[in-house]
Amino acid sequence: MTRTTDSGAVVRVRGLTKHYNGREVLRGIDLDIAAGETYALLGPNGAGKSTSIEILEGLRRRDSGEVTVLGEDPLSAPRAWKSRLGFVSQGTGDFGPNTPRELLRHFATIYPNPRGVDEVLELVGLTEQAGIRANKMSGGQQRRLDVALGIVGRPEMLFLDEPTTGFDPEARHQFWGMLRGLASDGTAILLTTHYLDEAAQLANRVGVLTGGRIVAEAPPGELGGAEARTPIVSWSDEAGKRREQRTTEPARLVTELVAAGGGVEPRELEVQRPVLEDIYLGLIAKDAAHEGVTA
Ligand SMILES: Nc1ncnc2c1ncn2[C@@H]1O[C@H](COP(=O)(O)OP(=O)(O)OP(=O)(O)O)[C@@H](O)[C@H]1O
Repeated sequence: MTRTTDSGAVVRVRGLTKHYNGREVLRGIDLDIAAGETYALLGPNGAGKSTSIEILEGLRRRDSGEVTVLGEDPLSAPRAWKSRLGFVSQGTGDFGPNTPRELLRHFATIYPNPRGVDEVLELVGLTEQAGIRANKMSGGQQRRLDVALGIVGRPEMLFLDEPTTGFDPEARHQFWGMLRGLASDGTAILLTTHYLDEAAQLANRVGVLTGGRIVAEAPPGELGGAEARTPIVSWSDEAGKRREQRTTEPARLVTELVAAGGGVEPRELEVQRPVLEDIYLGLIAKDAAHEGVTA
C-alpha cells in the first residue's frame, strides 16, 4: 500500500530552495501530489525542473524547505524507500551490448515486487526488440527502454523527466495510454515535459515553474483562469493589416464585422480559443516582464 503523509499526499514539498554557485534556482516551491495523480511540471529551459525532481529523488541536497516523498525525507530515507520509486531521467542510459530482456531481468531482481519482464516489454512496445542489443536500437527505442527500466519495479511514485523525447507520434500515444493505466492503479506521477499537448492529455494538474517559483498551478483546462481562455477573433482589414480582438461573444463580433463590411465576410477571418500552450507562453512572458521590473 502507498504510504502517504497525514494530508494524503505522496509528495509534499514546502518552501523548497536551492542555489548553485550563489544563484538561486528554486526560491520557495510548494508541491503536493496524491496517489493516482499525474502532475506535470512545466517551465522553460533552466527553470529548475530537473533540480526539483533530483531533490525529490534524494540525488541532490536542498538548501532549505521540507520535502517528504512516500512519507520519508529523501535525505534520510531507508534503503528500501528507493525500491518504491521509479525514475526516468533526462537523456538515455548507457545500456552497453545488453538486450532489453537481459536488462529488465537484471533490474527486476532489485525490487521486491517487480512486474513481469514480458509485461513491461509489451507495455512500452519493445516486445519485438526484446533480444536486440540495446546499443543497436534507435534513439526512440532506447528511450522506451529507459521507461521500461523505470516501471519494472512497480513504483508507487514515478518520476519522468522529459520521458517522450524522441518518441514518434504513435509511440507517444501508446506511452500516454500506459501512463493512464499506471495512474489508475494508484501510481503517483511527476512528469516534466516541453510538449504542452502531453501535459494537457495526461496531467490532473500542471504547475508552471519560472523565476524559481511555481507561478500558476491548476488542472490543464483551468490554467490561467477563464480570462486566459477568452476566444480571439482575428482578420485582415481593407489595408491588409492584421486585426484581433478578444471577446467572449465571437459570433456576435463576426456578425458585426460582416455588417460593417456591407455583408462581405472579413478577409482571413479566424476564431481561436487559446490552448494550454498559448496560456503557458502568456504566463512565462508575464513572469519575465515582472522579473524585469522588480530585478
Ligand atoms: N550541478 C549544477 N551546478 C551548477 N548549476 C547547475 C547544476 N545543475 C543545474 N544547474 C543550473 O540550474 C538551472 C536549473 O537547471 P535544471 O536542469 O534544473 O533546469 P530544467 O528546468 O530541468 O531545464 P531543461 O528544461 O533545460 O531540462 C540551470 O541554470 C542550470 O544551468
